[in-house]
Amino acid sequence: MTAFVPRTTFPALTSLPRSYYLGHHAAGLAKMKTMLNQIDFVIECRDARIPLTSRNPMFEDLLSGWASGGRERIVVYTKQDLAVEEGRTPSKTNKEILSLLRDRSSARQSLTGAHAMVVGLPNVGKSTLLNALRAGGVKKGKAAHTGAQPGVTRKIGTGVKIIDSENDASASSDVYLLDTPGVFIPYVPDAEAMLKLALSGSVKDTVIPPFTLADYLLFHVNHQNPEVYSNYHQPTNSITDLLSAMAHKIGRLQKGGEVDMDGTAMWMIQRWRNGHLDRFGLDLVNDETVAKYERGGEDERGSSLSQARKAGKEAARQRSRAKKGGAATEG
Ligand SMILES: Nc1nc2c(ncn2[C@@H]2O[C@H](COP(=O)(O)OP(=O)(O)OP(=O)(O)O)[C@@H](O)[C@H]2O)c(=O)[nH]1
Repeated sequence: MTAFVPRTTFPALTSLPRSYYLGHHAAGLAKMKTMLNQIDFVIECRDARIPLTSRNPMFEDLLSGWASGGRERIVVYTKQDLAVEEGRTPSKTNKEILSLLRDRSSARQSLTGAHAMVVGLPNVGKSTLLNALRAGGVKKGKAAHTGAQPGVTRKIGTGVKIIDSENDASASSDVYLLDTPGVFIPYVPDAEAMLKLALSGSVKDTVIPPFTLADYLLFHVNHQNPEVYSNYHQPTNSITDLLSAMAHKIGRLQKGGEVDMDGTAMWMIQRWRNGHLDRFGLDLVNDETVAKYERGGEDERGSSLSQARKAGKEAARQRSRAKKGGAATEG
């Protein structure tokens, strides 16, 4: 038997959508901008499975020049448990975040307490982090809704207390944390980056065909360990063959016995998202890729900014059309 050889490249998908920038993303970002002067700490969440791709150039723009005079930007990599252990981007633990906030805010001595804001892509885990910091800091239950699809938090709420100086001997200032809606990258120049973002859950699952996403997942799984799907099929580069085998095994068949390809593809994707189909990241992180990413950052920021402006104008046009009697649609 010849040894299995995984595909070395994934086919270029020129017709793939490159954006998922919605009205509430633009509105959320605009509101964050107006609030920044009252904010002392920004906790920027990135996804540990895509530490490079989940960096949003819009936050670079939002925060440029902001972090001075004691203000601090803290980058946190979420979903660590779903990323492969070796090569994982180191991140602060919740305990370390709380301790940093406690120390820095106590040093500031503000009478009204310190104010932090959590930002990041849709579905990256902002509300989950807020709940965890609140549980760790003031031992209180959930304050923010979380969910498996992007867009659960649509508006900036009011701050929740995560450090209470009255009940915390090592804190001399209260700290409040503000949840914000996830903001997508207005324009993703690289089609493969769009696949990574969609696979990680930042894009609604209706935007990119699940079959394409499952194929991209298979491409990665085959580089990690094709044995993880040995219950269904021998190592293969054919997503059609693998999904057919899975569908027969789990009973995802339509009337007449035809395979429900999209349903099975979604099932496979969810298994990976829940950590049941191996745990690994999608970004190759080394000195070279980091340097390349930094070099590309400026271009990406430029195209995202112009795309965001276009989206802003279009949203304004839709609002004015709606006012004149037409119906506005989002998306
Ligand atoms: N395995 C794992 N799942 C997580 C982690 N953090 C968040 N999640 C899950 O990811 C999904 C999204 O989490 P949320 O906290 O709602 O994400 P969000 O960034 O607030 O999402 P938006 O409201 O879209 O902006 C939920 O299903 C969470 O349970 C984590 O560290 N590990």
